[in-house]
Amino acid sequence: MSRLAVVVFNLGGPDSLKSVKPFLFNLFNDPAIIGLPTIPRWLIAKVVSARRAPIARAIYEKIGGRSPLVEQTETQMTALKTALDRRGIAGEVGVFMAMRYWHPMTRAAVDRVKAFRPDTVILLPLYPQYSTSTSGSSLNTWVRTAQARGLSAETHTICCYPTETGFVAALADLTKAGVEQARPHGPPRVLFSAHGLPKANIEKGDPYQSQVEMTAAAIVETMGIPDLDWVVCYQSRVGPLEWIGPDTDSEIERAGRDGVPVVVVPLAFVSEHSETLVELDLEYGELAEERGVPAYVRVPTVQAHDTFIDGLADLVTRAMTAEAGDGCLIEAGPAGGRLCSQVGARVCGGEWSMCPHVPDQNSDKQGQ
Ligand SMILES: C=CC1=C(C)c2cc3[nH]c(cc4nc(cc5[nH]c(cc1n2)c(C)c5CCC(=O)O)C(CCC(=O)O)=C4C)c(C)c3C=C
Ligand SMILES: [Fe+2]
Ligand SMILES: [Fe+2]
Repeated sequence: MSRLAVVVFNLGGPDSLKSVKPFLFNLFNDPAIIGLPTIPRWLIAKVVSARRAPIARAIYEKIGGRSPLVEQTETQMTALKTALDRRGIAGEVGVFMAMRYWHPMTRAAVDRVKAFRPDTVILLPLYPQYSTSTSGSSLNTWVRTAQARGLSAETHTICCYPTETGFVAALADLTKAGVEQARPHGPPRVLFSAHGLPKANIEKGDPYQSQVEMTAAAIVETMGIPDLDWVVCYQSRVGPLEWIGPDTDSEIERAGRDGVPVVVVPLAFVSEHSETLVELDLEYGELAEERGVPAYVRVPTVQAHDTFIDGLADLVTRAMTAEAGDGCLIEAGPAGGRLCSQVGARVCGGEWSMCPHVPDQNSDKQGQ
């Protein structure tokens, strides 16, 4: 009987206030976050994590002293397992989680998957849009750790799914409800808010920003609301580098000046955590009130929304039948999806190469 292991990846988050500093150290010590040689990176990570820890602890204190990301991911895993079982995949299916910066981390996940004795492994980042700093880092770490610990099953990788039909339908559904809630306060402006990235990463060819824009355009198209006012913006700037924009906070200020209600849609996160529960709900909620925004509606993340989970199950079944030699990197779209190798990403000699820039077909559709 064949055995399929699906591994889902996310960032991870501190499970107590004590683990905030080591979590931040792991994050800043990642070469995908700070691209310096080992020793200077280690030193900078020590300094920056110590400096950031009190700020981050204050953030996590507001949500019970820990990140809810692991529990949220467990709920998604259970739903995905049910969806895959419903599809009648022959053999045993196991769903595993690998977090990048806090437990359960990659090494423990590799050992669990190895003990499961899979014939096939599907790697599924819970980041719809590919960035070297998120999916790239997780997948590289997986490939290296699996090699080091002797996990050698056939592996297929899903790089990203910025316009996957089920994912887009879930967000369109949630956003429509948000727009209806805001409408009595005036014609709403939808702020599609994604986690930001330093500009330098995009200049090196990271496709994240163009994939975020593709997601936003696909949601708007699916909603089909004529003359909808919308914009893509970026939250969570940290450090001294220049980050991509516009910033979510400046968009909230603009909405205040224009006197329009806002509907804030997190489209690069699929679960709730500090970035949504604190930054969006508390910090930006307060800013909106201060700036006289007539209504502030925050749309929930997709979590275990039926169509999202179904979309993930579709990706997994497609990845199972894709050719292993391709690296099987899937970029799924409403048109049926294509192998990501067509947009250039592949696994080269066990090392994950950067996805080159995806042609930005949708930027001219961005509304204001
Ligand atoms: C699409 C998702 C994400 C991208 C891209 C990303 C890039 C990125 N992040 C930092 C620095 C921090 N991120 C922090 C928290 C955090 N980041 C993401 C996702 C993306 N990051 C999530 C889901 C979370 C929340 C984790 C949780 O609460 O469980 C933090 C810690 C919190 C804080 O101090 O504000 C930092 C720091 C950089 C530098 C970066 C790109 C280079
Ligand atoms: Fe982050
Ligand atoms: Fe943040």
